[in-house]
Amino acid sequence: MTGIPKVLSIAGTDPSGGAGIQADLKTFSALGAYGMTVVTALVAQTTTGVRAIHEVPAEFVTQQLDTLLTDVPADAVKIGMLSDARVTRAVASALRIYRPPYVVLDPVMVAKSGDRLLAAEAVTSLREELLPLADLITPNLPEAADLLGEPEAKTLDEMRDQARRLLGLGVRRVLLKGGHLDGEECVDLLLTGEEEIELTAPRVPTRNTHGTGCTLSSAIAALRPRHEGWPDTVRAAKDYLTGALRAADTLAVGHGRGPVHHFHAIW
Ligand SMILES: Nc1ncnc2c1ncn2[C@@H]1O[C@H](COP(=O)(O)OP(=O)(O)O)[C@@H](O)[C@H]1O
Ligand SMILES: Cc1ncc(COP(=O)(O)OP(=O)(O)O)c(N)n1
Repeated sequence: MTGIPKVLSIAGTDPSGGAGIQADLKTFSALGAYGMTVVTALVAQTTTGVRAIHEVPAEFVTQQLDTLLTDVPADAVKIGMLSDARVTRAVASALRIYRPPYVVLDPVMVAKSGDRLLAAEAVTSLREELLPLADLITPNLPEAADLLGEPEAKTLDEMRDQARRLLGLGVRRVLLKGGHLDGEECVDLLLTGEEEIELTAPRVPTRNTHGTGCTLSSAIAALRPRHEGWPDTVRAAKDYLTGALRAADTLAVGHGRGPVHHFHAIW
């Protein structure tokens, strides 16, 4: 495509600015995309965890999507927190109508603080209705385990097996994130159906990892319209995230796990 990509985040909020829609917008801007948002849930959360969730009614999610997409078509869409099954179905229905060129689905279920962001009974709708509409899904290890109904992978070999089984659910491409494993490197696996690619980055020694998953999936959505293919896009997005993690300790936000920093080169 030519011009500046218009990229939509469909997700929940984070008042502390580290995760959710706020992280997505920062990522879009840092990567030169024009950011747009549809809010699925208002979340009272910060670096120490989630206090409360105020769900947006599914009908109003549909209204936001219709209002936006009939005026401004999205060049790419990132989907994050969906909260419940009705919102999941509303988003699936809009994707069928508006057919954006690239759909990146981060199947957000539980925050690092341990708080649920998707109702347990909504996992089936996510799996059956939304997964087949995504061009790429980006689960972390607990999310992959939940989607498959299996225990969490503990090794790279187990990750590879689970990534293959996720493709078997009818997903086009899987990026299985390995940040939850131990080790000096953070290894993610990209399976496209044709290729299996290991993406490796040095583990950044920081406890400020709030919003890593949101940042990676929104970087992929921001970069995909201007990159050649998925492997190149995902590599560039992971490089961006690693840079943002390296800069995280220059911030001092909150008393818990602080956010990554979407720094700009010029101040
Ligand atoms: N300390 C770290 N240093 C470098 N990369 C990391 C670090 N922690 C996580 N990552 C990377 O961040 C991305 C998201 O991480 P992960 O923790 O697996 O998912 P989530 O944030 O959704 O729980 C992955 O690409 C992972 O490899
Ligand atoms: C509104 C909202 N969406 C997603 C998350 C999860 O974010 P993630 O990038 O996986 O990082 P943690 O918050 O788990 O550190 C969230 N917290 N809030």
